[in-house]
Amino acid sequence: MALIRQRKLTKQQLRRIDKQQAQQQESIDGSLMDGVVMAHYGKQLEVQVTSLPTLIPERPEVVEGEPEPFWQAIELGDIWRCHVRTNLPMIATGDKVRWVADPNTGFGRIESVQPRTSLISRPDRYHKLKPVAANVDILAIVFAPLPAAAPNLIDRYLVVCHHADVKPLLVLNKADLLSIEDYAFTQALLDEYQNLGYETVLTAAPCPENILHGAQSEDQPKAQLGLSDLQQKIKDKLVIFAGQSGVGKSTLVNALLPDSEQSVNVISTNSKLGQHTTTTSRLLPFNRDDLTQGGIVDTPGIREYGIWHLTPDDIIAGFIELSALAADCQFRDCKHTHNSKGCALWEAVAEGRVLQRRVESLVTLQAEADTPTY
Ligand SMILES: Nc1nc2c(ncn2[C@@H]2O[C@H](COP(=O)(O)OP(=O)(O)OP(=O)(O)O)[C@@H](O)[C@H]2O)c(=O)[nH]1
Ligand SMILES: [Zn+2]
Repeated sequence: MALIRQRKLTKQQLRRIDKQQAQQQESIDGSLMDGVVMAHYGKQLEVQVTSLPTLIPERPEVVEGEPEPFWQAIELGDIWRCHVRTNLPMIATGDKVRWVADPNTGFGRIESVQPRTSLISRPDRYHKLKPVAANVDILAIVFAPLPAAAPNLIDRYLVVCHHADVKPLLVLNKADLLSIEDYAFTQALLDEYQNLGYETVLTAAPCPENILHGAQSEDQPKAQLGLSDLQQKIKDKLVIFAGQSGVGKSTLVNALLPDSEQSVNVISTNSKLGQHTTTTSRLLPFNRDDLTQGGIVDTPGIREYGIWHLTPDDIIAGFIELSALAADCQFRDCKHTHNSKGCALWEAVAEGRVLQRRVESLVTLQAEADTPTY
């Protein structure tokens, strides 16, 4: 067996090591800068520079006759491909990070993640919960007369918002297709949600199918019905659009984004690395030069949102008018179905204090959470 000889370091050696470590730390601290995660490619991320480091690296002199070495200057607003330091928690699009950039390689490294105001997660195909978007302010729940609005789906997204700490905004799109009867029904539905304290907006997006679009010019403002209301409500906010396929999410997103952001699949500004890659999510800013003006997080995966990773208790917490009432149910494990004995929720329905539809919706979603479909 080999003998391991332990050698005691002299005081001087220890001092030297301490000094070296302090210098290394100082050099990392000086290189650190702020950034926002704009896109996620699994192992690599795209980060936009939002502050410059205190120590700006200088471009090396080019030796005459030698080829010019690669050098990527650090400029505000540029987007860099980054790796993540080991042992950091999972990072999502929208995360605010502290990071260092290496101009010699054109790659950055994320060193830490700033505290989040909200986090939207979804299960991946192995049923592990993955963060997809951080610091989102608003989840726009889009629905339409066609495909018909399913209130149960709205309730499902409201639960998701509650748990992600994101404010929901109910957007009824394709308002141009509403007949007079439909309009009354839809307005009543929106009123119900407004009475619960949720914000709502009615929109018609500019597109060829919009029956108001292409009408006489004086009708033109009608063709973009509600779009400015929507714009006002999401001003300076980071927003995610969710809802059934075909309700007009992409059409709305395209109408809301400036021309420069229209093309999804944007290529990294660091064009040497630019290539089309599928992202899990991407932040499309309203103003590329000022991320505080908000933007839209394009997240394909959020659209059909399962909530089976939540427990029945988590789900009732997302039904804000029902959660406190449930404490008065006769049995602690009350399932709140129509025939549950002593159910305080159904008493409240009978007295007209809460909506039957919402209680039924709760029961459906709790049953779904009890029996995950995978
Ligand atoms: N009449 C009318 N049609 C609309 C409106 N908004 C979108 N559409 C049309 O509805 C269809 C679906 O719109 P999309 O924007 O692709 O819907 P989506 O929600 O993004 O659908 P997925 O990408 O499948 O999730 C398209 O043909 C749009 O042109 C609207 O306000 N009124
Ligand atoms: Zn009950």
